[in-house]
Amino acid sequence: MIAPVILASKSAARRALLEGAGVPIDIAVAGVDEDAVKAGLLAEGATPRDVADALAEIKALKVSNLKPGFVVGADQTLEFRGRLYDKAPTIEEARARLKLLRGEPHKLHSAVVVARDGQALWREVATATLTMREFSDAFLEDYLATEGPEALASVGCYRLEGPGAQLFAKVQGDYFTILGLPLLGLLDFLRNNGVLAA
Ligand SMILES: Nc1nc2c(ncn2[C@@H]2O[C@H](COP(=O)(O)OP(=O)(O)OP(=O)(O)O)[C@@H](O)[C@H]2O)c(=O)[nH]1
Repeated sequence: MIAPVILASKSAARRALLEGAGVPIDIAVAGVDEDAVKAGLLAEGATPRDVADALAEIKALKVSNLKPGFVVGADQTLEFRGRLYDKAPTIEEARARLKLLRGEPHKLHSAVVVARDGQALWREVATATLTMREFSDAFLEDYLATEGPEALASVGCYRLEGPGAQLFAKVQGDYFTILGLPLLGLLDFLRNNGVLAA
C-alpha cells in the first residue's frame, strides 16, 4: 500500500481531479491568510502568476512541516487586463465580474508545488486563456440563478465542466489547469517518485 499524498487544499475540484485519476490522498487544509500574503506580494509588484506560485508553495510548505510524506499545495489566480481578481464574495459581485469578463479574454494561472519535510521538491505553473462570448443579461441572470453559490467557489465565477461552458467562445489551455490543478505534470512527478506506477 503506497502512502497517501496529502492535498493541502479545501478545493473540491482539486480533490476530485486527484481521486478521479486514482491518486490516494488525504486532505489537510493549510489555514494560510491568503489575502494578507496576496496583498503583500502585489504591493511588491508580483504578477498574478507569481502570486499563484507563491501561495501554492506557502500552503505546501506549511503542511509539509506538520505531516510526513509528499504534500501538494495549489493556487489559482485570475488575471484580466494585467490585474489579479479574487473570488467574488457575493452573487452581486459575481454578476459584475461576469459582465466585466463578457466578450473578453482572461487568464487563469494554476500553480502546484510538491513539498516534503519543509522542502519544495517540484513545482509547475500553467496558464490558460479563456474568452467569454457576448452573452445577454437575460442569459447571465439564468446562469446565476442556476449556478447559485457555486459561482462564488471558483475564481472565475464558473465551473467549465458545468453550466460555465455556456459562457465561453474559446478556451485555450489544459482542462485540468482551468479546473485549478496542472494535473499531468503532477502525475509525472508522482510516477517518478514511486507513488504511482510508471
Ligand atoms: N469545479 C471547478 N472549479 C474551478 C474551476 N475554475 C477554478 N475552480 C476552482 O476555483 C478555486 C480557485 O481558488 P483557490 O484559492 O486556488 O483555491 P481554494 O478553492 O480557495 O482552495 P485552497 O487550495 O485551499 O486555497 C479552486 O478551488 C479551483 O478548483 C472550474 O472550471 N471548475
